[in-house]
Parts: sequence; C-alpha cells; structure tokens
Amino acid sequence: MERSLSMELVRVTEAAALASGRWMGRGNKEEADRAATEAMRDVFDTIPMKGTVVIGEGEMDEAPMLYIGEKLGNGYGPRVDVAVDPLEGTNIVASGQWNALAVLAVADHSNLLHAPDMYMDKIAVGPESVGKVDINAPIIDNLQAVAKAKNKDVEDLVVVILNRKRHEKMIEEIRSAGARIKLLPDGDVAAAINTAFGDTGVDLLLGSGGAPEGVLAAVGLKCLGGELQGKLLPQNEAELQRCKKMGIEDVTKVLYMDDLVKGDDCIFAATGVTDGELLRGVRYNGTTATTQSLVMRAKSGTVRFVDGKHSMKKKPDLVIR
Ligand SMILES: O=P(O)(O)OC[C@H]1O[C@](O)(COP(=O)(O)O)[C@@H](O)[C@@H]1O
Repeated sequence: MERSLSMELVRVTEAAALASGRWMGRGNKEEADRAATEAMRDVFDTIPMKGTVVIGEGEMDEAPMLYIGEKLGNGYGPRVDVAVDPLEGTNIVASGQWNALAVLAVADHSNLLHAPDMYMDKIAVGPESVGKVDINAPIIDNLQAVAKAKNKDVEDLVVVILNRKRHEKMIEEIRSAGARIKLLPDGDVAAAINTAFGDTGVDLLLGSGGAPEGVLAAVGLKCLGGELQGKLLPQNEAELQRCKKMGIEDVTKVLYMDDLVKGDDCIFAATGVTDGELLRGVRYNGTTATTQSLVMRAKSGTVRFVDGKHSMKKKPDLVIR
C-alpha cells in the first residue's frame, strides 16, 4: 500500500466524525450511527483503493450499515481488506460521554481476520508488556506480568473493562488483586489503544466486546508495538456456523496478533467524535469545525496526530446529514 493512503483514510474518519458529532447528547444513537456510516461510505468512494469490508458491524441484509463483503474505494488502487466502525460508541455519542471514535483499518488483501460481528474475549497491552500476557492465564498472573514489565506494583495498575454483568467475576478478581479499575460504559477500541500511550494512565484492557472492535484495536496496537490477544465467543449455533462459513474452523483458538492482522502492511485511522483521553472530539464553530485524528502505519511505524479545520461553507454536506 502507498504511504499516501494513510492521509486519504483520515478524510474518511474525519467525515464520519463531523457528521455524527452533530448528534452528541441528542439521545438518538441510530441517527448518529447512520450519519457516520453514510459519510464514511461517501468519502471511501473517492479513495484510490479496491477495498472489501471483511469485518464490521453489519451483514448484507442489515444495510445501510457498511456490511461485511461491501466494496469500498474508487476501484483503482491496491486490493485491501477493510475493518470499519463508522461510529464506535453509539450510546456514548447519544449521551455525550467520552471516547467515541470514527475508526477504520486497512491491510493488504486477505491479511485481516474475516469474521462475523460477534463477541470476542480480549486482553490488550502496550509495548512494554508484549509477550508477557496470556489470555488463558489467570487474571492475577497477567496483572503481575504487566506490573513487572512496567516496573510497577499491581496496585498501581489501571485495568479498563466494559461495565457489563458478564464481567462481574472478572472485576471481582481484579479488585481482589488490588489493581485499580476504569469501568467503561462503552468503547473498548479507544481503551485498547490507550494502553500503548503512557500518559492516558491505562495499563491493560480485559474482557469481552465486539470482534470488529478487536480487529480494529489489533491493527492500532500493531502500529504502536502493543499486543492484543482475542478469542471468539459464539453465542449460538448460528454464529458458530457463520464463523465456519467465513473459514474459521477452530473458533476456540486464541487469536494472536498475526491471526488478527497478518504482516505489517496495515493502516489504522481514527477521529475523535467526543472527547477522550487520547483524542479531542469534534468542535463546531459556526462556519468551521475542528477534528483531531490519529493515523498510523505499521510498516513505517509512523504515528501521526492530525488536527483538521474544516470549512462548513465550502463543504456543508460534511456536517449536515
Ligand atoms: O455493549 P456490548 O454488547 O457489551 O458490546 C460491547 C461493544 O460495544 C461497544 O461498547 C460500543 O459499540 P457500538 O458502537 O456498536 O455501540 C464496543 O466498544 C464494544 O466492543
């Protein structure tokens, strides 16, 4: 993939953030998601690539979502796999909370995990703890390993975990070990990425969330030298069969970085929709709006924060959808 593709892809996440940010706090997650999806699709169509969505939040019959199998790009560039979440944190936007993102990842054709939209168990850490954690190990072992790798005490660690009933036992175990916890209402992509940035104050992500979010976070962490391990969690026979149809024979197997995203020819792009630890959300200022994005390419190891100032006069369709 050409390095210039990274900057083209930021236009896609910026457009989705600008469109969905208008819905912040308006209690309507469906409209926020629709606005992000439509904006993303429109801008993708101007990007020089032959992309196919291999993992995302919708299946074909659930369109207008960007669905698995959907072709994206103007059809003239490299053949790439795409993982998308036009609006990661629909409830967050609806209620005006933290860490909603417009996010995507692309990799060379057939290098991203092709899987249905289902749950995935995850553990994510930043660069210091790579190779030190094991999704199958007891929680205390992982906490001790990360603490040692970061030259801290377990009591110093901050574990991020979605605030869900299914995590009650895990939360209890983390508390018993003495680590601190940040309970998230939603948004585990930002949480996973945050583990690779020291000043976010986050050491590891644990627990289950969406599989598309797992692949997106894995690409981000590959660019940052971190690690995510995942395990698909089919909830019923239909999900199991969908996995098989997509070529996943052993759904119980641990998915390591190279299973989630092969090689290093991959790009991650995200734009803040609401404010977060890492990215500022969209600001609307009458005739202009500002965005903050993160775009990274694993091959070169370049990590860029991009501040955008957008003219509403010249591109009114960017925000009114
Ligand atoms: O809400 P659930 O079912 O526990 O799913 C968790 C997933 O939902 C999210 O919190 C938000 O997803 P949406 O953007 O689809 O609302 C993800 O970050 C996370 O992976």
